Amino acid sequence: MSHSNPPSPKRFTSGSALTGRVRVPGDKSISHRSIMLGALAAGETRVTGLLEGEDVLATAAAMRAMGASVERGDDGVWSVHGVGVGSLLQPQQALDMGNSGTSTRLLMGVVASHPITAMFTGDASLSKRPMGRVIDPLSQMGATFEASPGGTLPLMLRGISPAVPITYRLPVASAQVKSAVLLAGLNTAGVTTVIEPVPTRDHSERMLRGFGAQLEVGEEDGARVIRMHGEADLTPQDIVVPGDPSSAAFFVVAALLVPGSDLVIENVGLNPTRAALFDVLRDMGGRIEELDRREVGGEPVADLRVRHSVLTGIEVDPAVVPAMVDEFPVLFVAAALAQGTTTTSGLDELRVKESDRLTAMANALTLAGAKVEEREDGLVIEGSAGDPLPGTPEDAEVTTHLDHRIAMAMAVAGVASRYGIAVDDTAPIATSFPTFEALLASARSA
Ligand SMILES: O=C(O)C1=C[C@@H](OP(=O)(O)O)[C@@H](O)[C@H](O)C1
Ligand SMILES: C=C(OP(=O)(O)O)C(=O)O
Repeated sequence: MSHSNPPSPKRFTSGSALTGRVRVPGDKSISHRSIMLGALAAGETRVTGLLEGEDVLATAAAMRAMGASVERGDDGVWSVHGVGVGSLLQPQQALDMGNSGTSTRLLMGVVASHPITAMFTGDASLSKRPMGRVIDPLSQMGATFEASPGGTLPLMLRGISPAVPITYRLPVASAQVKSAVLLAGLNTAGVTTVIEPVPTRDHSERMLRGFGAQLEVGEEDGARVIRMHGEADLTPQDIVVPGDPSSAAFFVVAALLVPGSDLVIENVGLNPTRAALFDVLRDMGGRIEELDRREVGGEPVADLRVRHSVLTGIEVDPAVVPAMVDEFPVLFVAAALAQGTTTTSGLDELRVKESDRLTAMANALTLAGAKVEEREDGLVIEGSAGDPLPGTPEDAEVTTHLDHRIAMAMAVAGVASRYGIAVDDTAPIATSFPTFEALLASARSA
């Protein structure tokens, strides 16, 4: 896990354009859910294209600790032998969630309605992140918690069976909270309802249905309403995981920014609840073409052809935030090289990710020579009109705060800079995109 890895500093410098073709690894959100739902289905689920990043491996280890078998075959296909809803075993040791908020919050939902007790631990970044947002609804369902002060990890969760079905209106737009409640609803007799005023990524709904759960999605008074009927029996599935748009984002922005680039990124998931970054970049003038639109594993997918473009700053509509919540760090990099001003708002949630991504990106980009104003809920960036940012001074490096997306965003800024950008630690990149540096090198030498 990244929290035990020694820091791995690296300087990212300018050089060749990005050309040829790259294929990004599997979607992190879908990979987590494949393993969790596979472990809750009685029988064998097979997963092709699973993201083998540290976050997903933390989910796999946790499901093994609760009785499932989760193994990688020689052909790279993962096999999950599930125990069935209601039959998870008591883990004998703490569940080490590493750096992964998704593993932690979704698994708290899974454990909450099983008659087992689990201790959740994580690295220094995860241990600062708010868990009250899942503790609240899961407590209403009957689970009990002993959390660290402020509702953080390490945390002990005592699940309960039978749990109480609830109707829960999400106070914050979070797919993790929505999913935690729905997963708790799997082993809860009756109807568990989540009301979502602002739609968030819908992978849990799609996949729960795919595994045979009875789940209804409707709209009432402008809100999405999801009803989960428990107790559910899940049927094992063959899953193909599409490429992760959140990983593709770094290559899209790098190709837009580096002169001479013409890159195809294959197999990019384009679920509308995830893909807003590409629309925003097109609105800024980015040349991003979809090739061969198709379906992979029930999700829309295309290859993206991206060419170097002159970008213009815009005001980003806060309504798109949930559909690109993880993509703002790299959007800020694009904005720093655009012509004119880019204004973002409604980004309070960015302050409680792996790091405070508003402050981390404001500091990192400023150190690299960009003009950035930090506001309470967003950044305002005055672009350089296509001039490369100077880069970090000789004796300074940007601080990534155990945040993979800050590291990758600033790597992209580095390849589009004049003198290079030094990043203090690239080790966290392995949480979501272990092949990032190798793929970047391959695109620059194609
Ligand atoms: O459900 C998921 O898989 C995720 C939901 C988002 O978090 P929030 O639910 O906290 O917004 C996102 O930032 C995270 O990377 C993955
Ligand atoms: C926020 C992220 O992940 P998580 O919440 O799972 O740590 C992310 O991958 O950017």
